[in-house]
Amino acid sequence: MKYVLALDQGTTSSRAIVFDHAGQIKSIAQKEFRQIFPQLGWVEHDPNEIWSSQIGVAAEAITRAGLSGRDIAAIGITNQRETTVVWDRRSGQPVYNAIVWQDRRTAGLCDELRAAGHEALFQRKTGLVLDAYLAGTKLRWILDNVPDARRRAEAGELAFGTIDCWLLWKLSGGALHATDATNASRTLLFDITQQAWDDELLEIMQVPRAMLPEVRDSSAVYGDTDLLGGGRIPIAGVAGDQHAALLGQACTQRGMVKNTYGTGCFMLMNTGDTPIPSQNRLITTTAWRIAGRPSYALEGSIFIAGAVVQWLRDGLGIISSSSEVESLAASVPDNGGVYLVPAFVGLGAPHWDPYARGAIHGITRGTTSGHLARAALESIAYQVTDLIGAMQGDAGLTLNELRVDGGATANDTLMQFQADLLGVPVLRPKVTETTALGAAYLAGLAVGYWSGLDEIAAQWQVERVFEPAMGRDQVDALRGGWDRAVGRSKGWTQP
Ligand SMILES: Nc1ncnc2c1ncn2[C@@H]1O[C@H](COP(=O)(O)OP(=O)(O)O)[C@@H](O)[C@H]1O
Ligand SMILES: O=P(O)(O)OC[C@H](O)CO
Repeated sequence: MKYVLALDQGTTSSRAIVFDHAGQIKSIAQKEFRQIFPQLGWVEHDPNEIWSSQIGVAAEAITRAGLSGRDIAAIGITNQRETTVVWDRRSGQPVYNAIVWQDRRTAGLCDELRAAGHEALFQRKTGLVLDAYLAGTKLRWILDNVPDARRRAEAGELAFGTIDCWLLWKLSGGALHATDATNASRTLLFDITQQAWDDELLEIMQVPRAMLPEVRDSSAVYGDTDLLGGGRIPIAGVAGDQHAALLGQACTQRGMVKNTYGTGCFMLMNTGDTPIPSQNRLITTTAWRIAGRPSYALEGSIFIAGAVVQWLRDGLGIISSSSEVESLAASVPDNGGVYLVPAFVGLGAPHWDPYARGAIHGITRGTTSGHLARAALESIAYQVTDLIGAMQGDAGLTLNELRVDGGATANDTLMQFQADLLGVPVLRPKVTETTALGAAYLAGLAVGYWSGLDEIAAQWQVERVFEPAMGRDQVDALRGGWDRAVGRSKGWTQP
């Protein structure tokens, strides 16, 4: 019997998961790596550390499963998106650290591009908003700030890639400089309708074409690797983590929605074979591309979700592990009028305010750490709820249920509150490692390990359904408080 190996390169850790033919987990290995904060608002990773942790856990997962490379039918790669690496093609060494999706250093450049009247063009072609979150301005920053980088890029000496592309390069020993359509869709340089790099956008962003990777389908044999023993293993699937999770949640039909609660929260709706431009400041993106045919999604991106719980743990020290937040929040009957807006790195969709900062409102003499814990948890659910109306409006579809995954979905209180706010059932699946599963599916489809999307969709199973129970008046009152709190957090640090 053969298995599929998924490499899930996330913001805080590299993971590798071996899946069997039923889509069940055979083994997992995981390693955290350093978060580098050189200045306020800057976030970097060391690309070599990303690589060494990722290849290390890949080997470990295979060993833990009691397998060898010979038992692996294919490898799928999924990754934190937008995080940008530039490296020297000859030495294979990065010219600068990876600039992470959370990094805000290019907010001013985005303002300039907007002031020059480019926003509508970028939105029409790429489906994106002009925000520091996306890869394009991070790449431009490296070209403008690393000595000699622009000249070397123009001479074809440097390569650009998102993390999938960097891992493909390393796994193939420098033979592959390629990315998939979902990752290309996060760069501000890729026309999602034409499915091609766009010269007009490249010129505005001042990025030389010579440094860009080839863009391929998300499910395709890219090449192979001999670094995991047992001969050459095909690398057959690549997708950004949220796109992979959409597939891992079996949201294969138009109108199906998943939300991943990790460091941030990312809600994606499958909109079928047409890109739907957002009227409500959401992102339009390629969901995946299979057999040359793109499927599209609408996305709401929230920058801080589970990370607010980490802040309670590491910043405030009022809990000692993430899971403790649930009992601390349960020590009070309600939020006591306290609202925490976790705009630690600005606000993403639908506000897109890089100058917003975190705030806690409504504190009284009676406020306890329990209220703070509750307000922190609730803030995750409010942010998600803010996206739903926008998404339904854009797609002209009504949400019937929400499929959820990610580390914070372990929290039953949060999931119940989410169902209460949304007024629809929240469905937690049996396999919550949907990101890795989606990458495995893409790879397995390409090598004939699975027959098609129908076989994949049939594997999805629900573990628990959270039914909405709160009255609409109470929901409206809570959301009113949240709206006021968000309003006061916006524009806090003016450029
Ligand atoms: N019981 C819990 N309640 C709330 N948040 C949690 C809980 N357990 C973990 N988390 C949060 O989930 C996040 C980790 O989820 P994960 O999906 O692994 O994230 P990522 O892929 O972004 O690294 C952390 O931010 C952590 O604080
Ligand atoms: O690594 P995660 O799970 O925090 O996901 C990060 C997203 O891909 C950023 O867009």
